[in-house]
Amino acid sequence: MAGGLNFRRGDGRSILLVSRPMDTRSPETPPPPAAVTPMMAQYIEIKAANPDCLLFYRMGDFYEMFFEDAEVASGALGITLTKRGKHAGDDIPMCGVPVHAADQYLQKLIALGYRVAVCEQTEDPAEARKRGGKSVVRRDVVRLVTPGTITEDTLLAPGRNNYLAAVSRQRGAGADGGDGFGLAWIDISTGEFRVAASDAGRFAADLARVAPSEVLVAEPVFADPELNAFWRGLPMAVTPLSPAFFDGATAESRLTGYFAVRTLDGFGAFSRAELSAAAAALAYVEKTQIGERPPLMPPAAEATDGVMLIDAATRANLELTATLSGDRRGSLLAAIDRTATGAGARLLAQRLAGPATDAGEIAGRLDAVAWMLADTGLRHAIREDLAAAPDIARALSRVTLGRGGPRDLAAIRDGLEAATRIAGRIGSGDHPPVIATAAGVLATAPQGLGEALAKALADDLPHLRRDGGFVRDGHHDGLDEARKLRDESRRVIAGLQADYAAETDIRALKIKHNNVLGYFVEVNAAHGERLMKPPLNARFIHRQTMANAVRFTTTALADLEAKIAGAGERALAIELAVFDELAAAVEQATATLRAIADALAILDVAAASAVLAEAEDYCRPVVEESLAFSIAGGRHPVVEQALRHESQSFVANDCALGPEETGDAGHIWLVTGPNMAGKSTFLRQNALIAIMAQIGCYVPARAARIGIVDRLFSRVGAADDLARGRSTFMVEMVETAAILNQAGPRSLVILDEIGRGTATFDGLSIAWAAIEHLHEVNRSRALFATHYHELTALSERLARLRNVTVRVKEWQGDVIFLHEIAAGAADRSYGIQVAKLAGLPASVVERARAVLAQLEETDRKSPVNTLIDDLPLFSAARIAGPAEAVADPVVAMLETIRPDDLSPREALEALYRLKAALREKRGD
Ligand SMILES: Nc1ncnc2c1ncn2[C@@H]1O[C@H](COP(=O)(O)OP(=O)(O)OP(=O)(O)O)[C@@H](O)[C@H]1O
Repeated sequence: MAGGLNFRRGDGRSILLVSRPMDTRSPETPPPPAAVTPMMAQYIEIKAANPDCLLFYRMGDFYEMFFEDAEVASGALGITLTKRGKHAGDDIPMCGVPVHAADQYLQKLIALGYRVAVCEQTEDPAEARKRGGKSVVRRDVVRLVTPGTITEDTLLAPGRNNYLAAVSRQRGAGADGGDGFGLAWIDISTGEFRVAASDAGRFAADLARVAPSEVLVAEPVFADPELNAFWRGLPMAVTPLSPAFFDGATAESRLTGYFAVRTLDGFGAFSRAELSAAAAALAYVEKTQIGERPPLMPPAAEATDGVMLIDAATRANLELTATLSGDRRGSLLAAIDRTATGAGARLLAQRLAGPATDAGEIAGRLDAVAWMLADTGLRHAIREDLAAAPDIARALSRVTLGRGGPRDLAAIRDGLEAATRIAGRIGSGDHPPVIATAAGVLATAPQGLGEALAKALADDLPHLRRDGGFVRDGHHDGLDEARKLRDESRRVIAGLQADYAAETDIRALKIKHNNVLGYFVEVNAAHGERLMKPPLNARFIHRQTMANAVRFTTTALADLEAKIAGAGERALAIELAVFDELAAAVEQATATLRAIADALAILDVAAASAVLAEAEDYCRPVVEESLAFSIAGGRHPVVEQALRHESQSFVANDCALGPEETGDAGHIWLVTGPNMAGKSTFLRQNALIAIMAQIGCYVPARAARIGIVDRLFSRVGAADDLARGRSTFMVEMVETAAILNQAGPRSLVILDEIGRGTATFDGLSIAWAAIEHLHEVNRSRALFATHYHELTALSERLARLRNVTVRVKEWQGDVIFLHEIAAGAADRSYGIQVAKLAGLPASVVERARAVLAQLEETDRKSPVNTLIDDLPLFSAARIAGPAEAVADPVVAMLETIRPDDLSPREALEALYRLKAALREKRGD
């Protein structure tokens, strides 16, 4: 569309790319032709200033959209496209949404990746009329709504943070001379603001951890050929911005200005890349909120080594927060989330996204869970209080942004009440530090504010301030008086109706009200005639004749009307003043309220983990600085729950990957076993147990001892990435390469069926070499599942490689799965039995059996296993590094050859040249 939006829908997701900086005016927008109406001229001008947004243009009770915006929005929202007037000889397409239902349409547009500029009338239409007949009501964009900057409850998921992230790049500022990256992320609905330094190797994983709804990046970084495909492949809105947003020279002053401090030193030390990202994020918030300043916390620098690094592929494959199909249901988060509040759910999700790597911190969290487990009655009581405590952080944010309603104030009132109750329940005593600290914070709940809110707010509250009626009777004398007058006048009107009915002898006479006429007397058409004639016309003044009714007013009614309107207006004005007073008091207490919200979330997560541990029979893991990894009776948290629904039980299994007593390198378990036996489940459950342990949660096992895992790598499942032009096998190899290049002894590596995406021998060879590399170079704790039974022979050569298999029983030609892991190697895959179970036609199963028998016969004559004896042992020194590869003249020549560009003759010549180079290299 002309506005510079670019929509791409891949894998059912939409991605928004804004191709123009936000604050430049569209150079192509034509000046409004002379024939254009003043309103259209105003529209065109405002639209030109916001070319990359859909413009919601306020007209009375509707937000209207015109031109391409109308076409895009009507398609996206499924609303009727109409037309209004003409522009340059053509009909102007138009569509609109009612203001009262705008949130729901906004939600849909934002979810689809659009940005919306909300343009309001900024003066009363009466004011405009005073300026002359042709004057248009003044309008202005009051807010840009983008995926990363929403605050409305209806647009936000309670248990999920809504982050806006900015990524900055500093050329050559990274370790070993590479580029340095800075990451900043803000949730304006809760006030969180964090920054982290990153580098080229890990910023994709860091971004995946934050999982923002919108990513800001400088245009040149977006356009960089090396990164462009990455940005375009991200499953969230990516907004390229003018480099000015990231300007390093003004970054610091922007931050100090926002937080009204002289220097940032008090917030910590930031790298230039971090500062630039933080300033860009902040500038964008200011830009979109147009003058309103959300109450952000000062930026907190996160130590990048403070969290377990999990790349995007591993996150997706292990289905940590969503399944591969994008659902929360079926994910680890859904299986373990028992929190009672939205803030608790958000904290749990944050911890799951970045499990801790500090054994002390993890032990602290586990102590809190143990404390919650110890006293069931107290835990239940605390959880009941928590359930009654609404989302303080989000309510606070809306109140401060001027978007709060009476229910937001009530949320703070109820949150404070819950905080005081919980602090009282916990009391002082010998509590673990996490509990004691949280209780200490809750005890600081400002009593005065809580009481003021409780005293002022009514029991039933409207959603919007302007609806009034939210201040409790008896709170404000002036208000009570105005309300009394208003209500009394209403009673007088009811009396008046009875009088008029008696006087005219018309029993059906009614006094009604609408916004156009105000109060009026209504009678049916036949009676109307009478009222318009003497003597009654002296009292009843005709106003309107309808099809079936005639409407009148009277002097008494008009007087009462004025009184009621005056009283109503006065009452509302007083209520709004009370609201502002309370909002100011809330704003004053921002820091305390936020600390209370955090403390409630911490307690919620601890209590929820205890509930989970008790219900699911989990154990407290030991998490320590060593390289240990021993799990007794481990289970898969998600599969176990799913099986239970089908009344089946999960078979627990042990896993031990830690080094020998004195060693410093982990073990690799090579898991073989039939299809469907449970290999993948076993691999994943061990990774999930490590993650759960490091978020400070009890784990599905009888016992678990885990040495801190700093990076978790996995290569499981096969998902095409056709959007980025990669085949299944290519994706598999890219992910495997990342693991072999980066994993170390602190890492945990999960590899499932490496090499299965290609021909048998290619796959087997790659898997073989990968295991050797893992064993000799990476030295990580690792699990490797495979159907290549030939690989089990490697255990004879690799000291820390163990063969384990998932046991099955064969019974009358069928296979029975025991799901038990035992030492040893599987002798076969039972693939044909599984295929039979899956319902492959009997003839195909029979034929497969015959082919298999033939293949096995051939293999018996020259088994691949003999290979192990013929191959020299893998040695790390033998891996050709890139430098070595380039130094080889034959390789160098090969690299310059493009087979597709060669004629047959040129190809032959190239071959001769290569042979000659080889001879020369060998010195023949
Ligand atoms: N320990 C277990 N206890 C009970 N059921 C299990 C267990 N492990 C796996 N299962 C069941 O077996 C099914 C298959 O498991 P999984 O996908 O892990 O097998 P696999 O060996 O990786 O299969 P394939 O080689 O075909 O990929 C699971 O969906 C689950 O229902």
